[in-house]
Amino acid sequence: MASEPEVIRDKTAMRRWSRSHRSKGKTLAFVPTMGFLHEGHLALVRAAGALADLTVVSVYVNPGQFAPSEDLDAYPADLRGDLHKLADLGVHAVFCPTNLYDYGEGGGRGEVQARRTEGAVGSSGLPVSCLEAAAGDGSGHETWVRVEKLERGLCGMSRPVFFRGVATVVAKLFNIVEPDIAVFGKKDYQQWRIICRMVRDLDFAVKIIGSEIVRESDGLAMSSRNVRLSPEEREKALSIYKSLSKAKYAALHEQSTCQELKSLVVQLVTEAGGIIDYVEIVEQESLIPVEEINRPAVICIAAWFGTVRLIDNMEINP
Ligand SMILES: Nc1ncnc2c1ncn2[C@@H]1O[C@H](COP(=O)(O)OP(=O)(O)OP(=O)(O)O)[C@@H](O)[C@H]1O
Ligand SMILES: CC(C)(CO)[C@@H](O)C(=O)[O-]
Ligand code: BAL
Repeated sequence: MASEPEVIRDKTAMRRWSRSHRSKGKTLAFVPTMGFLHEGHLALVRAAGALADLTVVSVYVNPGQFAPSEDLDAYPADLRGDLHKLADLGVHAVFCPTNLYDYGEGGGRGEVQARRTEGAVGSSGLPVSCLEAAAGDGSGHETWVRVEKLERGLCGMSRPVFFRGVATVVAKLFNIVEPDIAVFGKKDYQQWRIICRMVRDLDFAVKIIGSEIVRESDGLAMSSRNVRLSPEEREKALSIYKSLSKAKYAALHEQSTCQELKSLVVQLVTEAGGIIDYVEIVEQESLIPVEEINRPAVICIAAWFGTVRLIDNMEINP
C-alpha cells in the first residue's frame, strides 16, 4: 500500500518541505487543483508522477478567481476522499493552504460568502473578486498578474476576474512550491495557454505540461461541477461533446466555414436545452478567432445547464 502523502497547510512549511527535497537533488512535479478530484485530475497526477521524483498536489478553492456572483460557495469539496485518491497514486505532499492570502481569508469560504458584496465591480470601479469582497474593497491583497490579451476573450468575457485570479494564485503557488514541472488540463484550454504565457513572460523556472481532456465513457468532459447536474441536465449536457465532435468532423471533411461550424454547435446545444455563453473557434496558441481552419485551431464552448456552467473544447488540426 502506498504511504500517506504529507498534508501541508502552511505556506512557509510548504516552501520548507520543497526546499529540503530540492537541496537533496530531487525534482518536483506539481498539480494545482480545486479539489473534489475525479479521473481528469488523477490523469494529471499520474502524468506528473512520471516526470519528476516527487509529486505535490494543491487543493485550494481560490476566492480570488470567483466574482461575488459566481459559484464559490456551491463549489463541491471532499478533502478526505481527495487524500485517499492521492495516497493511492503515491503523491508525496498535498498542499491545502489556510494562509495563502495572509489577510481576509478568515474562516475560508464561509467567511468570504458572509461578507460578499453584489456584482463584480467595486466602488473603485475596479473588478472585485470574492477575495477582495471578503477583505473589504480596496484593502488586503492588491497585486494581480494579468495576461492581458489572452485573458480577454472566451471565458474572460463572462468571468471578468477569473484569469487575473488564476494567474495570480498560480504565480503564488509556484513561488511557494517551487516546482520544476507543473501539469494543467487542456479541458481549461484558455487557462493552460495563459499559464504557459505567464511562465514565459515572467521567467518562471517551471516547465508547463498540457494534459489531454479526460472524458466520461459517453464523452462528457469530466469536471468537478458535473456533480451539480441533475440526471436530466447531465443527459442534455452531452450535447456539448456531440456537437463538438460533429463540428470537428465537418471542419476536417466537409470544408465548412467557421461560421457554419459555430452555428451547428449553437444549434445542437440550444436544442438540447443548454444556454450558450460562447462558442468560438480560435488559434491554438494565440486564441485569436479564426475565420477559416487552415492552421491548428480549437473550438471552445461554455454553456449553462441549469445553474451549472460547463466548458469544453476540441482541437482541430487540419
Ligand atoms: N476532464 C479533465 N481532463 C483533463 N484535465 C482536467 C479535467 N478536469 C479538470 N482538469 C484539470 O484539472 C486541473 C484542476 O482543475 P479543477 O480543480 O478546477 O477541476 P475541474 O474539474 O476543472 O473543476 P471545474 O471545471 O468544476 O472547475 C486543471 O488543470 C484542469 O484543467
Ligand atoms: C489552476 C487552479 C487550481 C487555480 O486556482 C484552478 O483554476 C483550477 O483548478 O483549474
Ligand atoms: N477549472 C477552473 C476553475 C474555475 O472554474 O473556477
